[in-house]
Amino acid sequence: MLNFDLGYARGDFRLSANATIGSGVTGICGPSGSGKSTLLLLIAGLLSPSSGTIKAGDEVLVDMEQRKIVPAWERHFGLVFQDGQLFPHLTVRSNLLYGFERIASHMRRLDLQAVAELLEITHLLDRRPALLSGGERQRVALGRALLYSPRLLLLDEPLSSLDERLKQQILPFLKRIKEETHVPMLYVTHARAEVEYLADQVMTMDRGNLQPAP
Ligand SMILES: Nc1ncnc2c1ncn2[C@@H]1O[C@H](COP(=O)(O)OP(=O)(O)OP(=O)(O)O)[C@@H](O)[C@H]1O
Repeated sequence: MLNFDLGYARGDFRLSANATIGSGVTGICGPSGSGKSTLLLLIAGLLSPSSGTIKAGDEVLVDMEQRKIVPAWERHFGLVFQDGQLFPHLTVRSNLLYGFERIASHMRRLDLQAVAELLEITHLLDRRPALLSGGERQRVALGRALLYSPRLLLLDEPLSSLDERLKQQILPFLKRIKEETHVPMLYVTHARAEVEYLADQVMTMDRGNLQPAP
């Protein structure tokens, strides 16, 4: 379980977000510029808040009063952005194994074969990203994040670079990840329909304020 109560300021933009993320999928939707990506970067540890706390269960990841900030690589969260950001010089297999090989074996909860089958990318393992379609690339990015066995998967508009047909193809894979791996997910998007399809809990971001969805 993740619990955060954060304040952040940058120029005229102010963010204030307080929530508890349980198991399953938590969706956050809101218009462009409302602060969704900023919140995800704060949780991931790629931005530092001005004030507040983040706790994962009993573990304190951020406590600004104590000047405590656990760095991103020690938080053990998986991240998938809009355009998968695969390593272009590595094959799909090596991309998938990137995080897997960087965690201790006792922390690994999924293996390459299971994830490749789940996402139907087994036939692509020896290809390089340049020879993949957009939808295949996003499935590999999801697989790479899952093989890191994250305690939380942070997804920032993972479908927004895909056309409508591909979105409809990938959404069931996200549902499959939710149902078969039980990795909790925080899913940020401007597309309400995506969170309604996937999420157990929905919140909205409006001009930097996070609120329960109406
Ligand atoms: N690097 C930056 N420097 C200064 N301001 C920024 C920077 N990145 C974002 N902002 C501003 O911070 C605010 C929140 O942006 P953020 O990207 O978090 O919104 P968002 O809801 O994710 O939008 P989008 O859906 O368009 O990605 C916006 O006002 C934006 O203009």
